Amino acid sequence: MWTGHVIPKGWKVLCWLRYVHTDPNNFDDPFCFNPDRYDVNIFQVKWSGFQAFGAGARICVGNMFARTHLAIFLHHLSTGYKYVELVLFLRTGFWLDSHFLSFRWELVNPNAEMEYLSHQRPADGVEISITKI
Ligand code: HEM
Repeated sequence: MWTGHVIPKGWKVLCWLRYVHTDPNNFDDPFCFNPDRYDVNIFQVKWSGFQAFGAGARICVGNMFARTHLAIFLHHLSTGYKYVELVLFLRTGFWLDSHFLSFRWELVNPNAEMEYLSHQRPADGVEISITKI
């Protein structure tokens, strides 16, 4: 028995994580694309309301690794982009010449439709355009 529902012996119970992330009990405007909603420093989101990496003893072991990589990626995407130009001089060998360039990016479709299966995301795949500053 769980919250009034009888669960027959032997049945398997699966948690529908997408619903956890669109539950109005967890978020004020759950169908709005707002990644900041998961920032505990801003919205004090309940841990149970964020299950992208699962929870408990079997929580994703790579979750901090993945978050760190995403944070680094987003930092470089939003503040600049470094590329390494490989210059080949046939007679004298290879030179590695690195430059820092700044780019600006913006959403191609800021009002894109949202998809909700299997996860909440803009339907256009978050298409962005990048222009050199
Ligand atoms: C955005 C990236 C990622 C997402 C959304 C994600 C999500 C998940 C989820 C939902 C689970 C199941 C947790 C549960 O059963 O409660 C899981 C398990 C797992 N993840 Fe990830 N993951 C990500 C990246 C990674 C990375 C980068 C690694 C390794 C470097 C990794 C390694 C694992 C492993 C080994 C498990 C199984 C843990 C266990 O069963 O004890 N994941 N992940």
